[in-house]
Amino acid sequence: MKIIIGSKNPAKINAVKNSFSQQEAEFISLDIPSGVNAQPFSDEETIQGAINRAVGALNQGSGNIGIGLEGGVHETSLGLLLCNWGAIATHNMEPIIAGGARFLLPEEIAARLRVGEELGPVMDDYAKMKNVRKHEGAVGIFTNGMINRMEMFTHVTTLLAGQYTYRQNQIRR
Ligand SMILES: O=P(O)(O)OP(=O)(O)OP(=O)(O)OC[C@H]1O[C@@H](n2cnc3c(O)ncnc32)[C@H](O)[C@@H]1O
Ligand SMILES: [Mg+2]
Repeated sequence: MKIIIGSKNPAKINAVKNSFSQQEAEFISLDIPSGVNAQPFSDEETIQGAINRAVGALNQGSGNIGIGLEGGVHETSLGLLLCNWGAIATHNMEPIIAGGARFLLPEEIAARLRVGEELGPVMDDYAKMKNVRKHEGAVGIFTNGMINRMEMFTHVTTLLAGQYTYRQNQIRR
């Protein structure tokens, strides 16, 4: 099985590898555009970004499965939630989606995103670190290192892998 991951971000690539470790799979990572804003601003936009990357990965990498993972934010009356979504695209099914952890971003971060900054660079600036998005992620910073971005995305990719195998079994019946 050839699994194409629509990102070069190691936090995302390793999440996919964790969740598909049982299967005999070849993993290929390609930088696939999300087709939405660099900083998605709703669940729906974030989901669309994940689906676009999954479909793009499947087609460009000519694999059996394409996987897209996308981080975004979602405005609520309580403040700005960080949200995380993933999608699997295959040749014989509609894309499958799954959502991950959500938590409120501190107001000083949220305010910067609302005026157009991207979370990646804002986190580097806030934490005085480089490439937070490829390592612990915002989730790692704000949980005091208790859960990092790869672990957070592994929950999403396991939800995807589980739904994928369930559907494949149904098709085979
Ligand atoms: O290379 P790609 O796959 O694009 O990976 P990315 O880190 O840019 O991730 P996304 O495009 O999915 O995320 C959209 C934006 O939100 C940022 N972001 C999302 N989650 C983050 C996190 O946990 N820590 C830091 N930045 C995050 C990210 O850097 C982008 O600016
Ligand atoms: Mg990005």
